Amino acid sequence: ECYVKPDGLDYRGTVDTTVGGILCQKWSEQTPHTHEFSQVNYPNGGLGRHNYCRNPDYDGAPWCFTTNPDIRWQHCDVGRP
Ligand SMILES: O=S(=O)(Nc1cnn(C2CCNCC2)c1)c1cc(Cl)ccc1F
Repeated sequence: ECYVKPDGLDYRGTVDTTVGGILCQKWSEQTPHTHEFSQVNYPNGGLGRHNYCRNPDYDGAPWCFTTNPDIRWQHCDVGRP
């Protein structure tokens, strides 16, 4: 899955695992990590009731909160052009 805008801001693919091989937490859930990245706070972030990697906060690359309670968030490898 490739993306063209810098840092994958427009990435809307379905990679749901981090570079560390951890499954992503759903953006619509607050466990194991509570967070502020809701569809309401980031209406254009592509955040929904899924756990796909996204880059709603102009980070260096798409990322997600992880399902590992000890690792809050991690970047994803979504393939760069
Ligand atoms: O709930 S959070 O979104 N968690 C959080 C912590 N670090 N991150 C990174 C996500 C990837 N981009 C850099 C920030 C997100 C969060 C955001 C802010 Cl501004 C402050 C505290 C906090 F808890």
